Order: sequence, then structure tokens, then C-alpha cells
Amino acid sequence: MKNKQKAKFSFGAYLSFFTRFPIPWWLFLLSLLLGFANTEVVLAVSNYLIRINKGELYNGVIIGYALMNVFNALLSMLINLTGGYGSALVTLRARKLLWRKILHLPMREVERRQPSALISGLVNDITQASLVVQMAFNTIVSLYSFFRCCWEMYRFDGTLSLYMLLLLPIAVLVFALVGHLQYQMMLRRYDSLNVMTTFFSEHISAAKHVKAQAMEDLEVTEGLKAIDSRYKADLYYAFMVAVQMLSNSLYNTIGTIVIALCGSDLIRQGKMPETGINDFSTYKGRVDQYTAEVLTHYQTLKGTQGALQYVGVLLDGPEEDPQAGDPLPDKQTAQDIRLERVSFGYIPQQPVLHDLSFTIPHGKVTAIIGNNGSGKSTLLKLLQGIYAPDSGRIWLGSTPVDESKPCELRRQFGYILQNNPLFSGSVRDNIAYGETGSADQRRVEQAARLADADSFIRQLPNGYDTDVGAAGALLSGGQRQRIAIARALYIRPAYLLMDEAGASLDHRSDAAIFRTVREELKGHTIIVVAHDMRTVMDADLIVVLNHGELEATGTHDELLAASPTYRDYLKKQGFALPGEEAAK
Ligand SMILES: Nc1ncnc2c1ncn2[C@@H]1O[C@H](COP(=O)(O)OP(=O)(O)OP(=O)(O)O)[C@@H](O)[C@H]1O
Repeated sequence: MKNKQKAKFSFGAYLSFFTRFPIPWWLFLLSLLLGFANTEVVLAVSNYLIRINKGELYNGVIIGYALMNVFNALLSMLINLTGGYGSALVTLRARKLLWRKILHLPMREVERRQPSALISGLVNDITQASLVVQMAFNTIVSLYSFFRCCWEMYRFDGTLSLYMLLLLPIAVLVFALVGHLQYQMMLRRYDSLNVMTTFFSEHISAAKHVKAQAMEDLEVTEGLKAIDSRYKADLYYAFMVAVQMLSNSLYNTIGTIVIALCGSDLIRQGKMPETGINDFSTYKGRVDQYTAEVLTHYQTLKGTQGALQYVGVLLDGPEEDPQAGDPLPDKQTAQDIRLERVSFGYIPQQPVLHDLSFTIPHGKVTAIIGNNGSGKSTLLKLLQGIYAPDSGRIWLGSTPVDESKPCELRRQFGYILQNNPLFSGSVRDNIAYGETGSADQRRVEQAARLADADSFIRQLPNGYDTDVGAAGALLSGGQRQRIAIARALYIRPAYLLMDEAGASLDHRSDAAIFRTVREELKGHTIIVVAHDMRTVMDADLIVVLNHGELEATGTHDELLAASPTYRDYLKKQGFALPGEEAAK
């Protein structure tokens, strides 16, 4: 499990996993009762068979034998049906629970666990949950059947049954050994499946980049390693199945020899009829069958404990409740954002932002600049409460961000990134993403016009109904960006965050769209992260970050005097500084 975190998952936690979602007990109980009934039918079949073997070929016996076989077939079908239906429901409910949990994981957890590992948990691991419930019930039925058959066997011939007891330690030893190996085998198959899922989900979705870097050959080799590890696990599985069959045959052979030796002795002593060995073997066959079933169920349960470890630990982990916290007061738009000694690091002991204190005025445009990695994007994530500061506080007016309802807080923000994720679905749905009701076509078109997207959308095969493809793959980078800008304009957020939002647009479009956004959202707070100083200079307030520290804040004129970094940026982009000649 290369990308999955190994964490402690006790047997108690394993059991508590099954209290987290409703299990359709009635279906499994029905399956259990049908299983008990089927054991009786199976025993009746054995009794009829023994009578037929004895030559009791009466109509009643033959009809009884046939009827019991039909019952056996019907009951088996019903057991499969109820068990299968119950299992499908368990998988459905466990998967829904996990999906909800994944969407409510704090961002740090999402990053720590890696998206591909989460996908594999949701697609593969969770299917084991239904197996556990079914196996638990099957074990009860198999145990019942085992003891019931032992009793019938004992009633048929107590002495020979006691000889069979001598075989019990061998059976336990052989099955325990094979069981342990099977458990290992299941874990190995499971891990290799997860490694493959993780690898392929990452690399197939990044196929464009693999091609662009001409890395196909290398990635093919890496993919083959993942395929190979599954192949080895399959070989190991095939080997284990063969070993299991061999041990079963050996065990049966030893049983047959013991029955033959002891049975013939009993026949010689006249304590058993001549057909006794054959009849006794019928019961012994059933006992062996249920012994194997009990052990197989046990091994499967052990195997699923390993497989459910990842999702169990995940479900036990932290969760973010979007509804928890204080509602935002009305008129939140008319509030400044205030940072009070804010520090933050993704990794403990590695701070990205250091002790930041400044105010972002409401209704104005604030630009944030700084070198690569100085923490500009991180700061925007903190403002929306996606991450919490390690120390210090952020205020929206008089409301601390960490105490507000995350869902209300985040709906105040529009967030345009350099590369915005679109979702498969129509252009309209993507622009109106964030709308809880149905999309308002008039507002969608208006937002698209402002983002200069309306004309190209109308040229698409189905206009606003055109499917953008997975992650917007059927559109160009610039088209995706315009749709993302239209999305932000559609919701008309109180705070608009633009993180290098114009980077994939040509400069004239970038400037024109930015102008439109400013005019359209006049009175709203706009925070822009940009490297292009033409966008920055006009801002009402400019914040200069230097390696995560606040170097200066002020207007263009103020920073010319106060910030060497600001002056440096202007110079590098060819702007004339007061008293100097323009570089271009
Ligand atoms: N999810 C993350 N996990 C760990 N470290 C991260 C994560 N995101 C960013 N960082 C680190 O935090 C630092 C600040 O990153 P951030 O993206 O905020 O910088 P930035 O100023 O926006 O940079 P750029 O101008 O290059 O976009 C970087 O050193 C980066 O490696």
C-alpha cells in the first residue's frame, strides 16, 4: 500500500466501523434462518441417500429424496438472493458514508492521504464491508451446520465418530496454517490492486503531461511494475489455492483411511452393518464441508480486517462540519478583513506565513505580491477558512473566521485560480456551479458576456448545453478560464479572490476582463494575486510578502518609497522608477 497511511486499527475499531451505518439485519437474519432450514434439508438428503444406498428403493424414499433436493436448490437460491441483496445494501451505505466523509475531510487530511488513495478506498476497499457482514452470518450458519452434522454422525455411529475426533487436531493445524497463508495472500492481492488503482488514476488523468514530457516509455515501465506486482499476487493466490486443495485432499484421505481401518474392525466385530463405512462417509463428508466453511469464513474475516483498515482509520479521523459555528451577521459585505498575527505552515516546524498583521479594506481592490513560494495562495486559502492559522486570527469585521460556519463563510467568497477545475457537464452547469437551485439562464449569459465567454460558448456545438468533458478537457485553457471567471461573476461574491486569474489569457483580454470585473463588482472586496505589475499598480492597497513575511503595505506611491521588493518588481518588468529612466 505505497500511498496509503498505515495506522493502528484495533479489532474494536474494526467492529465499531459496522455501527456507523444501518445494516439491513432483517435480510441477513432471514438468510440465517434459511441457512438453518437448509442444514436440515441437507441432512434429510443425506438420510434419504443412505436409505437408497441400502436398497430401500421405495416410491416414498425416491420422491422424498427428489423433493429434498428441490428444497435444497430453492433454499440455496433464496439464501444467495437475501445475502446478495443485503450485501449490496451494505456496500451502498458504507460507500455513501465514506463519500460524505471524504468531502468533509479537513484539507490537510485530503493532502496527507492523497486523492488517488482516497479514490481507491472508495472504489475498492469499501466493498469488503459487505463481505464481513455476510461472512459473519455465514459463519453462524456453518457452525450450526457443523455441530448438527457432528451430532447426526455421532448418532449414526458413536465409536467411529470418536475416532474422527482424533483427526480434529490435524484439521485445526492444517487449516490454521493454510488460513494464515490465505490471509497474507488476500492482503497482498488487495495491496497490489490499490497500488494499481492509485498509479493508473494518477497517470491516466495526467496523460497529457506524460506525452508532453515524452515520458511514455518510462511511465509504461512504471505501470508494468504495478501490473507485475498484481501478477505476482495472483500467482501467489493460485499457489495458495493449490496448497489448500492439496491439504484438503490429504486430510480427506487420512479421514478415509481412519474410517476404513476402524470401520472394517467394527464390521468384523459385528458392531456395524457392511454398508456402514459408506453411510458414515456421507455424514463425515458433510462435517468436513462445514469445517472448511467455518475456517474459510474466519480467514476471509481476517483478510477484510486488513482491507478495511484504511477506510476504518479514515472514518475515525477528523471531520469538518460545514454547518458548525456561528452564522455570519447580515451585511457581511461591508466588513474589512483583518489579519492579527497570523502564522501558518503546512508541515509542523516549517512555517509558510509568519506573524502577518494587516487589514484588507472592504469594497476596494487589494493586490498581493511576492516571490514564488512566498505564501500568497496560502493566504487566500486561510481567508476562506480552508486551512486554519497555527496562531493568530483572521476577522471578517467583528467575526473571527475560525468561529464562523464554514459553509456560510465560503459562500461569501468567489475564487478564481490560474487553473480552475471544471466538472463534466454543460457549460451552463459549470457557470452556475454554486447555485443550490436551478441555473438562471439570464444570469448565466450575463456572467458569460462579462467574462468575454458568451461568443465562443455560442459557437460550441450545443451552446450553453455543450458538455465540457472531464475536468473541462474539451475546452482550451483560456476558454476554461473565462468560464471560471463567469462562474465567479454569476455568484457575485462579497469577496472575490483572483489568484493569477489572468495567467492563461492574453494580456489584452486579461486587462479587459479585470477592468470589467472591477466595474461589475464595484463596492465588493477584490483581492488579486498577480505577478503582472500593470494589474497591481492600480490597486487601492498593495501587500508585499517576502518569504512569508509582511514587507510592506500601501498604495503604489507609498510602496515606491517604502518597499525595495516592490521597486525591484517594477524594475524587472521595465517600469520607470521616479528619477530613473524606463528600461523599455
Ligand atoms: N498543500 C501543500 N502542502 C505542503 N506545502 C505546500 C502546499 N501548498 C503550498 N506549499 C508550500 O507553501 C509555500 C507557499 O506556497 P504558495 O502556493 O502559497 O506560494 P505562492 O506565493 O502562491 O507561490 P507562487 O507565486 O509560485 O504561486 C511553498 O513553499 C509551497 O511549497
